[in-house]
Amino acid sequence: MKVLVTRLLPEHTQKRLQDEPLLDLVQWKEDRAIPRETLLSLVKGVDAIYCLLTDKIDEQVLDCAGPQLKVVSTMSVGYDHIDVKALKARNIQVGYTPDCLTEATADLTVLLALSVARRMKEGIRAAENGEWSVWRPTWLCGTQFSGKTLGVVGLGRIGEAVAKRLKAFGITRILYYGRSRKPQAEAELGAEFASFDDLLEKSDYITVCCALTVETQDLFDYQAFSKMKPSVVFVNTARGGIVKQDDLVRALEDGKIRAVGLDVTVPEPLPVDHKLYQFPNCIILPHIASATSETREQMATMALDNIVAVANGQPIPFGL
Ligand SMILES: O=CC(=O)O
Repeated sequence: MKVLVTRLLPEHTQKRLQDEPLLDLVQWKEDRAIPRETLLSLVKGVDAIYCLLTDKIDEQVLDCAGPQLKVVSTMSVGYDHIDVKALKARNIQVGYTPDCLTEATADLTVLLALSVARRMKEGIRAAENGEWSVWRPTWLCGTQFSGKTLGVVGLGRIGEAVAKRLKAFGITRILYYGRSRKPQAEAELGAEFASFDDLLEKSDYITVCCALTVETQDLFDYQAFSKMKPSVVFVNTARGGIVKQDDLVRALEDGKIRAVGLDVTVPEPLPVDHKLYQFPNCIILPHIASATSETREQMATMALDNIVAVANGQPIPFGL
């Protein structure tokens, strides 16, 4: 089976990929995104595409590939870069990597929440820049979790893992908003389903853990930020497109929110001269929520398992 792999994979999976007897491999072997023109040219005649979240898989790619294409497997849990409807219409299977990155992503979400709540960026800068004069009772005071309310937008696997962790830090009330009620999470975590506005108004911490869809695109606009408590800590480790970024800048300028932690932006990478970097109460990370060696290797393996299953004429283990 002819397969296009759009990137060099983590070590063990790369070796396994090269050793797979059933695969006739075409690979962009660099540690940067495959240029669009190269993708459109290399995809011709392949049966399978192994892609990353940096590769847009749309009608044009499918047309270039040809009618023999059977499966697109992405090394990510998010699949907003794939036109799933177009693939399904052509009977092309879609594989992704759920579950394995839940813990790493939840860890980083908590790390961001803690970091911005405790003014980590300002603290590090102050220490490094010689602004640390003497211990002062009110200097660099942040806020803590004890007795506070957490609002989770998208209480899926990752949202739940975030809520569990923050409960251990002292969060006493968990609100959530999403497409559907989660009775199991309600029972296990004591989470309460809320309207979007209620969640915005009542939460001390808000974490965005939902997928980017037509419903969630630009969900957080200036109006949404204006409804939040001015003391709120806002963290997004899902997708940049869920937040209207210019509105977030305005909300920060107008003091509508206390602090922000982002692992995702639009575009990625966010240009170094972007206004968001200038706020002392805004920490930006370069989309690394799942970046532990263990998790990335596991993601790479699962995405390959999907391709190998199709090569063996079996159903894909991690499909949509
Ligand atoms: O953002 C990361 C992923 O979707 O896996």
